[in-house]
Amino acid sequence: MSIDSPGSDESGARTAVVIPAAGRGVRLGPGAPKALRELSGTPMLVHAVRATHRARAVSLVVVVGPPDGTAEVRNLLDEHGLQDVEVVPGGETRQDSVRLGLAALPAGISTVLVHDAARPLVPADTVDAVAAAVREGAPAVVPALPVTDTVKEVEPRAPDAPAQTPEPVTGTPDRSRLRAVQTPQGFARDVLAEAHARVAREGEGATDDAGMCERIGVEVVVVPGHEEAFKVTRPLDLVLAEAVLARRRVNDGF
Ligand SMILES: Nc1ccn([C@@H]2O[C@H](COP(=O)(O)OP(=O)(O)OP(=O)(O)O)[C@@H](O)[C@H]2O)c(=O)n1
Ligand SMILES: C[C@](O)(CO)[C@H](O)COP(=O)(O)O
Repeated sequence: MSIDSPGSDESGARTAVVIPAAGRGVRLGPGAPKALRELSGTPMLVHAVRATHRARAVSLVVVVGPPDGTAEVRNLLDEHGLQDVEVVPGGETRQDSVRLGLAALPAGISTVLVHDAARPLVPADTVDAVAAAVREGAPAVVPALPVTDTVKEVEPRAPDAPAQTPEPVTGTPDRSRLRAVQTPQGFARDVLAEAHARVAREGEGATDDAGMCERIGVEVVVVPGHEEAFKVTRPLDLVLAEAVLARRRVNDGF
């Protein structure tokens, strides 16, 4: 999103990023909403917006803030020189928040990337690679990495059972066929809008936007993700994020 890169292809089609940032961050522990917590003195959301601004493909950014905190998010973005970013209120679930962000997009946007505020350190090249894959014709594109742990399927313990209650294993999926998916996930705008509309009307939700496209029969493809696009979910992830930022400062010569 720079002067020499208007974020549109030869046909003038433009790419927008919707950044869901309305989550509480319960797994991170008590404190401000997750997107507003700081990494190296800067709110996570600001890192995430800057990461998408650095991408050449992006021409518009819409942040979906906590329903009771959009004024705070607006002020925060203004303070960090991000006046060009639009802010809309989010919903109860991530899926609701993305749907509300999509509804705020203007005409003329043909490609939509959905990027978690909770993945603040995604490299711009990953954002551009996802956008390029959509512009080249894939209706739904997901960055992902191979899983490094062996994964078991289990019969989950009851929600009210003690945490140490053993869970019977029911299977071990072939790890070579598994991928851990990240964001930004990229879509042809009409495809994502239809998936959100239909899944809201007809079905159970999904934990990611590509999952909603799968539910309506859209072909989804995976492209390489990036280690630094990890999601800040639990307290240890904050330690990793600070370490990545420190390494970047060293590499950038600060
Ligand atoms: N109602 C919600 C819930 C989540 N999100 C966003 O979706 C992304 C992925 O969610 P996650 O990292 O799981 O965040 P939280 O929901 O905040 O985490 P937790 O489940 O620990 O509360 C985050 O950028 C989060 O802000 C959102 O916009 N609206
Ligand atoms: C969209 C996502 O980040 C892809 O990995 C993930 O599904 C979000 O899930 P969460 O339960 O909201 O963390």
